Amino acid sequence: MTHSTGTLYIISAPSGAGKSSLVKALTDADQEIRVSVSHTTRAMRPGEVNGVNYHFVERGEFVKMIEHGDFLERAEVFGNLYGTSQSHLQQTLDEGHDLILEIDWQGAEQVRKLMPQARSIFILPPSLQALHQRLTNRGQDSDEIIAGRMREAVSEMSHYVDYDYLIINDDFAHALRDLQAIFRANQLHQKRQQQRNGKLLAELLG
Ligand SMILES: Nc1ncnc2c1ncn2[C@@H]1O[C@H](COP(=O)(O)OP(=O)(O)OP(=O)(O)O)[C@@H](O)[C@H]1O
Ligand SMILES: Nc1nc2c(ncn2[C@@H]2O[C@H](COP(=O)(O)O)[C@@H](O)[C@H]2O)c(=O)[nH]1
Repeated sequence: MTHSTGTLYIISAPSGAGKSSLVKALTDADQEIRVSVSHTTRAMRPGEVNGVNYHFVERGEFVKMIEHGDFLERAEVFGNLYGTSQSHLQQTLDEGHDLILEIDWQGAEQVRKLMPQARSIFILPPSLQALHQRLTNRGQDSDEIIAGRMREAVSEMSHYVDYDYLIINDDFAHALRDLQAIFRANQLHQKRQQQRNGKLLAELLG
């Protein structure tokens, strides 16, 4: 029997488009799918938990981690540093789990170069107005921070063309079904490959 490794997924979206909500709903329904917990220097929001939403670190600690080569990718987004630590990443994939990186387009470019087999998904809001409404309704950022994120949204969205899949998150249930379909199709493809490899091996061994 040949061993099947999991698939690495990159998911990006402008802030507030709903990627964390969609990823949470996806992983609540399929607990075999794992989500990488990033490091960040941004301040914790009310309700966030260190080690669950992010590893919250001081800038000095983040810089030391860069110097030690701890990050697979990293970027400065909205004036804060964010990065994906290498530790556990390969082990999670080798254990056969699909793994999601919720990262911005700059990080996505770095990961594509290092791991071209990664699949990438971009999530768009139905409109800029809806995006603004979602950031406001979330009630976790000041008006100034929301204005900054809206200023970056159009430039972030222009990168959707570099991704393998595009999902419009208008109706949440519909967008979740689209996301689940991408994962399901890839899991079936992986299983088929594994069966083919197993059959080939059996033929070679007589
Ligand atoms: N389809 C939808 N319709 C209406 N509201 C939505 C929809 N999807 C998500 N939301 C809401 O929009 C807000 C932003 O969603 P979420 O925090 O998941 O965005 P995000 O893309 O992860 O943002 P960030 O990058 O800032 O973390 C949340 O309050 C969420 O409940
Ligand atoms: N390149 C990376 N980008 C990341 C990472 N973790 C999160 N992000 C992106 O930052 C913004 C803002 O996130 P927020 O939680 O402060 O709202 C968002 O676009 C995320 O995708 C990371 O490890 N690397």
